[in-house]
Amino acid sequence: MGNYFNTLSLRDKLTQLSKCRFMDSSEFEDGVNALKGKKIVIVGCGAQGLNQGLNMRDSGLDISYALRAQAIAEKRASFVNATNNGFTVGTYEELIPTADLVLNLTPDKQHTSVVKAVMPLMKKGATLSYSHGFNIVEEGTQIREDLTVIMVAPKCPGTEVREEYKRGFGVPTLIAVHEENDPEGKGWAQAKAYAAATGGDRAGVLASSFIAEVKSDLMGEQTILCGLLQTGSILCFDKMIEKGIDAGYASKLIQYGWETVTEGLKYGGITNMMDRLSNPAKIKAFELSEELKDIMRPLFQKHMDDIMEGRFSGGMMADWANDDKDLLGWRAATAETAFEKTPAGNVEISEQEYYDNGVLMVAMVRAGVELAFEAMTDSGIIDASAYYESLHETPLIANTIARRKLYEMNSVISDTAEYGCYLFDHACKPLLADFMKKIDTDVIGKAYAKDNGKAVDNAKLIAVNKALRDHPVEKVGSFLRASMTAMKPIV
Ligand SMILES: NC(=O)C1=CN([C@@H]2O[C@H](COP(=O)(O)OP(=O)(O)OC[C@H]3O[C@@H](n4cnc5c(N)ncnc54)[C@H](OP(=O)(O)O)[C@@H]3O)[C@@H](O)[C@H]2O)C=CC1
Ligand SMILES: CC(=O)[C@](C)(O)C(=O)O
Ligand SMILES: [Mg+2]
Ligand SMILES: [Mg+2]
Repeated sequence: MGNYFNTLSLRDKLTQLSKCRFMDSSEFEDGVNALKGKKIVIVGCGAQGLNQGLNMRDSGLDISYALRAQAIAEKRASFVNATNNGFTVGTYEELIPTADLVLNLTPDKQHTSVVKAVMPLMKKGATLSYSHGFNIVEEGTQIREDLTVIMVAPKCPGTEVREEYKRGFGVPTLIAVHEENDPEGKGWAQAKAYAAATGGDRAGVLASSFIAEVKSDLMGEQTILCGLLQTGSILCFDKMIEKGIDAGYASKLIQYGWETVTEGLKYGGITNMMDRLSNPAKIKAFELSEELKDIMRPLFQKHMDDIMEGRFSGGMMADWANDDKDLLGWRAATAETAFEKTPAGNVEISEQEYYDNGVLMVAMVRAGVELAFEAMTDSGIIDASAYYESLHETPLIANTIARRKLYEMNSVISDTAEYGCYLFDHACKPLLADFMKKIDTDVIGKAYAKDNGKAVDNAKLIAVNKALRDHPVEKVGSFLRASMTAMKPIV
């Protein structure tokens, strides 16, 4: 086995990267019927496993969990998750042989060993499903030819897959059928039913490919979604402390600020988020984000290139072989940051104040979303996929930071995402050192001066508004958000 993507011709690489068809809601009129009455066994009851299972059971499907023997014997978290929620739990030998659909929702680093253990137990003609393409694309795992292989990948942390479903909404989802494993031609019908069962069809589903999903997912999670929110949290907090802002206030502004300002993003794109600022502050945020884009563009492009060419996967798999030494060390170091160790203060901050006193955070979000979108689309990923993987998912990740800071984000996202987040953070913080030297509390921690004695330059404001509205992420975003009729407010 080896990196499957790297074995393809450039023509085939581009073909696979560009697989991205926005599916009409009418394609989901059959709902979950293709899986009704089928035995669905989930391997792994963690962030995705538990939350997808809860949604699928609520959608009327037969769900049970096959856990490794020691998870049951030791009553590990996965066993507790499954049994506390009333699911049937068994070993691979007990549950896999009768399964019609097996969902592999274990950590990517375990996929090869899990598939090796589970595949021989799967009955002829069953289906194996993933929620990320890593094992097939980056490791080149070969699946028994009588088995169907599909992917249903929520563009969202596991916890929010459940929260959005409970609100009557869902999360954007990429589905795919592995072209080498669809012997009965049932893959797409099953993938659609699975996506409907998780609520994905209420937010938007793209008919994609394993390759398009994995290359975009790795990019989004390392950069704008987790990496930049981590870097921004730490740099903005440290700057406010350096400048004498109350620590409790600074902590709260960051912890809940991302969620608040990106809620505006979720509803109306970057345009709406920026429109929530005063005109002088909007111009300032635009100028800061233009500078941030120039500084960070090479780093975003490097991450995209490393992902496309397999260098990222190679580096991460080397850490897997080294018992996650880097991942565990970086996780411990993050826990020691001042932001993580300072509780949010018992102070009132209004929804508008998060915008007014967080101009730099708004600038970072705009810069990160646009850079990630640009790097993905410049590398062959289609705009709708890049939108889900950058703009739409940012507020969903921000929701996790609002709960329990970076600890929660890095706990809920996959280990793959967490590894990439730290990789980005370690490179981005020094890159922004000179930029941060010029930063003062007028753009982070205090309200930006509404009118510093000068009138707003109308020509500049018009140019700023045009630049924001003309960005391609806004154009594809307005189309995709038009179908999100069930979207509910979170803040
Ligand atoms: N986290 C997320 O939000 C997202 C994840 N994904 C993808 O979903 C998949 C699952 O990720 P995620 O939910 O984060 O995983 P988690 O780390 O949250 O959960 C892992 C689960 O797998 C079990 N497990 C761990 N090691 C093994 C093993 N060797 N054999 C069998 N079971 C094992 C764990 O059980 P135990 O209690 O025994 O440790 C636990 O139940 C990945 O492919 C990921 O890329 C996709 C989108 C988002
Ligand atoms: C939550 C999600 O979509 C990530 C960041 O890609 C992941 O956790 O792998
Ligand atoms: Mg993802
Ligand atoms: Mg991921």
